[in-house]
Amino acid sequence: MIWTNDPTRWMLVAGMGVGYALVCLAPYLRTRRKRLAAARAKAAAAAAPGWIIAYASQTGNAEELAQQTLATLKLAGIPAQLSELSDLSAADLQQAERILFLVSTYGEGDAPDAAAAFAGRLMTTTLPLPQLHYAVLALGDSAYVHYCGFGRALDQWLQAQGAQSLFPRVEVNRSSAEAIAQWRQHLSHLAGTSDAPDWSAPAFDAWRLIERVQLNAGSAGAPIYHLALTPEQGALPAWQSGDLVQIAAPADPANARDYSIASIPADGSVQLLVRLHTHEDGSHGIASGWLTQQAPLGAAVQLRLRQHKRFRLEANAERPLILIGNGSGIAGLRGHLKARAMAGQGRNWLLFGERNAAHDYHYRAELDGWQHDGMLEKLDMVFSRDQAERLYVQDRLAAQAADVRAWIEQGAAIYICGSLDGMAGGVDAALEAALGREALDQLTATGRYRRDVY
Ligand SMILES: Cc1cc2nc3c(=O)[nH]c(=O)nc-3n(C[C@H](O)[C@H](O)[C@H](O)COP(=O)(O)O)c2cc1C
Repeated sequence: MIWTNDPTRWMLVAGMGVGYALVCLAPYLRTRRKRLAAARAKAAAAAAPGWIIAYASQTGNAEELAQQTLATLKLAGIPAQLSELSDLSAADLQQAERILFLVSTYGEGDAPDAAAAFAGRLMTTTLPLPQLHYAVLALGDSAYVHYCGFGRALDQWLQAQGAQSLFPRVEVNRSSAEAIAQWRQHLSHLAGTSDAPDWSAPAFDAWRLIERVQLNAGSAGAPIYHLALTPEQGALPAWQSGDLVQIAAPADPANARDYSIASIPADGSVQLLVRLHTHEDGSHGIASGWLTQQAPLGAAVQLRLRQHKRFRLEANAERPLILIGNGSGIAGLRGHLKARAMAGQGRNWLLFGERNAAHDYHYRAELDGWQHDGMLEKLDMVFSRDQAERLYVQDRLAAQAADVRAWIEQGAAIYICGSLDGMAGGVDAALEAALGREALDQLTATGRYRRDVY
């Protein structure tokens, strides 16, 4: 070993040591700096008021997209919370800085039932919202006159309150994948991520068409068919009476159509009523034409079940039921009657309208059977063209106002399924005349007045 007392050499060795330590330390310091910056950003994000993702959904589409929106924001480290639109108060809106609204449209451009209170309570008032930044995803179907009516009304109202939109409203026509991708892109941009996870497209399964019968041969109305379908693979999935299916026709897979389910799982198949739609030029509707005319028995049908919570029996399962509808609306009501017969609940009153008894008395044998077995306490079939004067369900309802009041006093719930045009409005007016608007609003608020009208 060579030993030295030369201070210059000592300085050199010490300098090399410090240099070496610095070289080792630099990456550590860099990592530490980054870690501290990340912790500071996280703390800032946690301290910042979180984003609210508010949804209003009837059959779950907007809710599903709201959940995917939440997952995307969380992945980007943005604090966010999900809320049903109706759970937001005026104070929530005034305190929030960022809200993403995902809302669908029902009825005649109306809010989904669960958000009716929000629309009535808040959107009719003036509420300054200068601090609020928002965006709207409006779900709808362009086949309706009031396309995305509620989403548009909400957007206009927010603007009128001084809220600032983060980006223009995105409208989703029948679950259009393109529009959903656009919303995702806006979100990624806002969240500063380019790696937002792919949102799963709605999953359809292959089902098989096993039965098709025209129910109204010779009718003055358009042909209506009873269809039965079973899954191509695996067991029949569960659903409840009141639920819907979506079907994607091969010629138009991006625009799935909704149909009310007319059966219960105990029937062993999903049963639907499909009315053949014919355009003015004589061509058939893409989905109804395919399902009723072109698809051969045994054809594969892309189908998915949709929960329709607002039209299920739920807490009304123990109550007497007044079921009112017309035309293909018998589908949703038949589902409920089957569930009631299965549960041995006979306090059911069906009021149903069609054109002629000779051709349009859908499921007559079944209805007769239920009456006979005590599962259908009261049956009012109203055939509009069987007498000189045109008569509709709302007329029969008006004539039985005393019975309506008595049933409601006994705790009955009301379910409406069928046409929006003519029927739903007329029935609502007859119910209002019998019960009063306040009582009817109260029934709506407590889930005892439920509608599936189209
Ligand atoms: C009975 C019924 C009525 C509807 N009314 C409208 C309407 O007036 N305007 C519209 O744009 N879409 C309308 N739609 C389409 C829905 O808004 C669309 O299916 C949406 O994707 C549903 O989203 P949700 O599952 O979140 O409720 C209606 C759908 C049904 C089943």
